[in-house]
Amino acid sequence: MPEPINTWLKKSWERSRMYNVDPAVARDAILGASEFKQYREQKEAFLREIKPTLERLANWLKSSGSVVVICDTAGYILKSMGDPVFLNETKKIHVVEGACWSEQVRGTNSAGTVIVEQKPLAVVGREHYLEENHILYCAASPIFDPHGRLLAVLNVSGYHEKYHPHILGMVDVIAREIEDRILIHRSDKQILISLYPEHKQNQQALLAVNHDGVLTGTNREAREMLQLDKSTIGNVHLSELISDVQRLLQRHGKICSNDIFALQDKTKEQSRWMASVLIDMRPHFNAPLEKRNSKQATSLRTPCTFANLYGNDRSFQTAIHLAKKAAATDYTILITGESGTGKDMVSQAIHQASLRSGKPFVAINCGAVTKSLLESELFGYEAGAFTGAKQSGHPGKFELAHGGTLFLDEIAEMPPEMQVALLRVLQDFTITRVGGTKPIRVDVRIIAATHTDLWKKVQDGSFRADLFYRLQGIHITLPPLRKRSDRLEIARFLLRNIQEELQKETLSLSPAAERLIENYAWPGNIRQLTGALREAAFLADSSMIDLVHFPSYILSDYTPHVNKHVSSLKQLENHAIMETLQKTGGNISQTARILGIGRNTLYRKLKKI
Ligand SMILES: Nc1ncnc2c1ncn2[C@@H]1O[C@H](COP(=O)(O)OP(=O)(O)OP(=O)(O)O)[C@@H](O)[C@H]1O
Repeated sequence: MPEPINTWLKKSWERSRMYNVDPAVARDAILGASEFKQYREQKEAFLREIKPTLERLANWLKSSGSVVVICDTAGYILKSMGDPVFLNETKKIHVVEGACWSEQVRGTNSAGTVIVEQKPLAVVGREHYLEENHILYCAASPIFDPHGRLLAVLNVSGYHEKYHPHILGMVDVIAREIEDRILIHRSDKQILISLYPEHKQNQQALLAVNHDGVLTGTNREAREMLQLDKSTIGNVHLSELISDVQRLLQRHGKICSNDIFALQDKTKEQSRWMASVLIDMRPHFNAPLEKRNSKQATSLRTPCTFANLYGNDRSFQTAIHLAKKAAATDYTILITGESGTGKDMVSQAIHQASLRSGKPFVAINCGAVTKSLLESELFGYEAGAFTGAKQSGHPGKFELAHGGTLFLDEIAEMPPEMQVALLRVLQDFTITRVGGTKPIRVDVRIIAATHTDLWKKVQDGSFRADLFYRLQGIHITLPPLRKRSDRLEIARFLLRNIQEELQKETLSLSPAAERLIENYAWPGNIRQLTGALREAAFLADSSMIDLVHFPSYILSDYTPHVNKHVSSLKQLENHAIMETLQKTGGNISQTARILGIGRNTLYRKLKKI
């Protein structure tokens, strides 16, 4: 066997020996069909996010003797697509979904070794530790989430004689594109900033920042360029990295701004960045802030009232009727509803309509902070309570909300110890700061919200029953968008706001776009609809928004209703068009090519669907 030359390769071979992998006999590690089905279900959301890119890539590889493979961080193949002949021939060496390709199981191979090395690399022919893998080349790149944590490995494989170093470059570029896409999709309510060094425009950092100005996600370039590590994300204000960010964070009034700002790097005196706002998804009622400070956050919020909430659907109106009645009381309120159904907005509207409206509205996401941080965030801390605590101590959200309302979002995520502490506060409305002894009385109305079935959590023992009963003084349930009868009206209402944001003429929806809005499942509810309409409005050249302007991940998930019994020729044609559009991940040129029609004809036909 040849001695590996690269350092990482050498180390990987050493590890393979250490794991007692036998080069001549492969270990058998494949999940059974039902086990794999269950296993993959947990990764479904991620696979949906990357589906359009994977399908597009697989289409290119289809007749090239190569395949694209996605492995998770344990090395299991979650998805393999591409040349069917290659896939069939390599079944015997476990290039199949559910097989484990970790180094512990199969020795040196690109997916397993990327999991350890966390960098793009290719393993070609005899560089593989297992002899049966010598027929292969594998080029793989890590896919990191916006926090810089490994999410999965993207791998392209084929027969080793077909390998060319370009393939690794291509895999790396696609993995980074997937990461950017994930960053954009997961940055709801954030402002997305693009940043590049003054004299080097071929590198583009992307930063997601929340309305407080705190960094919530980055792409790989940003982490490399700004030398950020995982712990900084979620804990650093943009102004700690770059000077004069206020200009950048001020509201631009439209989703994309062409303004480019020259900003100074705070850590390196000589470096200057060129920055621009790529997308501003901050809710329209939140003002950007210079510093992360809940006091300011409270005072600068432009309040959301019941007038901002659109709803003509019976069950939504029932919920709002209850919310208005609840506003007049001081009862604790529990709001449930899927993500994006308006829980945050309703809680603000309740506060505004209550006698507490002149006082602070303070929100905290119980699932977004660690257990130890949640305690000091809620109850505050005294000077010197822990390493890194401020000299002067710090008031918690309860104190900051004194006289007003405290919104506990994602309450189901609250750790058990904190549930006990919260229950205690709800009994006597007295808190003690971390590291302190003095009890402080607080006058706060609590509104809690969750997207999960809290009662189920009580039944499975992960949420305290006594706290559950305390919280649901009044229980408001918001319906999911797919069950609302006013979907089209909401879309038109949202479009009017988007029109203003984009400074466009009156925007309208084509009949096909209207049918999409009516029939698509909208798992992300009003938030997802808003995002999709923004993207569509942005892409539409005229004032008419059509099906093709919607994001491809929605089109590839959408099946327009076809009557299976009385299919007219037209219905069959529509079905074929939508099915092909799904298969190509919403790619118009490819769809037209497959159907054998021109792009313009396809556009024309899509308008009539
Ligand atoms: N009734 C409504 N009328 C107009 N816009 C709405 C309505 N409900 C929600 N929205 C829009 O949907 C977005 C999501 O709403 P909100 O943040 O209140 O949802 P949520 O249920 O709190 O979501 P999550 O559980 O993910 O935090 C808002 O930014 C707002 O633009």
